[in-house]
Amino acid sequence: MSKPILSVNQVGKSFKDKRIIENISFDVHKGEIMAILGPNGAGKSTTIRNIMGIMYPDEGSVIFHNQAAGDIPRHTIGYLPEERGLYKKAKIIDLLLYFAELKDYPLKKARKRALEYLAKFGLEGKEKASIEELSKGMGQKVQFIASVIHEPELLILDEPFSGLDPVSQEVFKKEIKELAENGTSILLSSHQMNLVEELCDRLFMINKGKKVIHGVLDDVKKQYANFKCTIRGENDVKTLERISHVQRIEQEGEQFTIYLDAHIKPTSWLRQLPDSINIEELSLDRISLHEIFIDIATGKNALQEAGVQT
Ligand SMILES: Nc1ncnc2c1ncn2[C@@H]1O[C@H](COP(=O)(O)OP(=O)(O)OP(=O)(O)O)[C@@H](O)[C@H]1O
Repeated sequence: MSKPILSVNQVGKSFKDKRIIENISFDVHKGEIMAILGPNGAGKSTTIRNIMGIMYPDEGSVIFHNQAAGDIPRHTIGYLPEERGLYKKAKIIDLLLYFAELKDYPLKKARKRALEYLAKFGLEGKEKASIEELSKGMGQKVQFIASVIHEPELLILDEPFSGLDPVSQEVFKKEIKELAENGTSILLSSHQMNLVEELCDRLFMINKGKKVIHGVLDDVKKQYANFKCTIRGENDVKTLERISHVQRIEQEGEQFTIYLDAHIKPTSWLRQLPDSINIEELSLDRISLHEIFIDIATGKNALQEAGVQT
């Protein structure tokens, strides 16, 4: 893999006596989408704020190319913060040009890009409208444009999908994908696991300020548990528990979701199901990132139970 654009090395941060993040390390490479995930209060925004130099780590370092955080050239980074806020009375185009100017980006090019982006995001002809005339989702689109107007090398998006309707989420998803394909490195924090799953190349999952999972999306899914089998029918859970290569079972009435051990082939597993099992319906699915996330966030931590190295 190429040399990383961004390296976060063993970063730690406390507020007063409270440890918020601890020993956080990951890289972001050119043109990749790296997701930073975790439940509310896990420390995602704190990690991002340490990268952005909004606050400084107590331990560890943030290196952009070969430069330390204090010297990071801000005009090569785009940032969509979690707290949205644009000056409500300003005209959209003036705001976007102002952001471009802050980043020393040529204004003529910025105007062209701003109009192209507004059209792409369904805001054609709105350039002279003020922010207060826009809906929340439209305002978010303008803020997204503000974060990319200057063609940043690294784009940091903190919860870009929150508050967006499904159509707008798709528009953002497509744009984020295109940016990465054109070489922009993206660090994405989001709770929308389905979107993260479709978008990210690698992920870093954090819980209570510490790393829980880090790696390539497919590897993470393979490591965690490949498949789950859902069986509907009148069964005694004890009978199901006796089947080999069962990591755990969740029951909801007559529906049993059986999580298979990592590395077990689903065809081999199905073949050894006892005849005594009552099956009205059966489905086999790959475990989703959403389920991995919920397990970790609710402290079930089947990763450790399964003895998986993270
Ligand atoms: N300035 C601050 N002073 C004290 N505590 C803080 C400060 N900023 C964040 N925290 C605490 O740090 C922890 C992590 O917060 P952070 O905003 O990084 O979480 P997050 O993973 O981004 O959560 P969310 O998904 O809810 O946005 C929380 O317990 C929060 O209360």
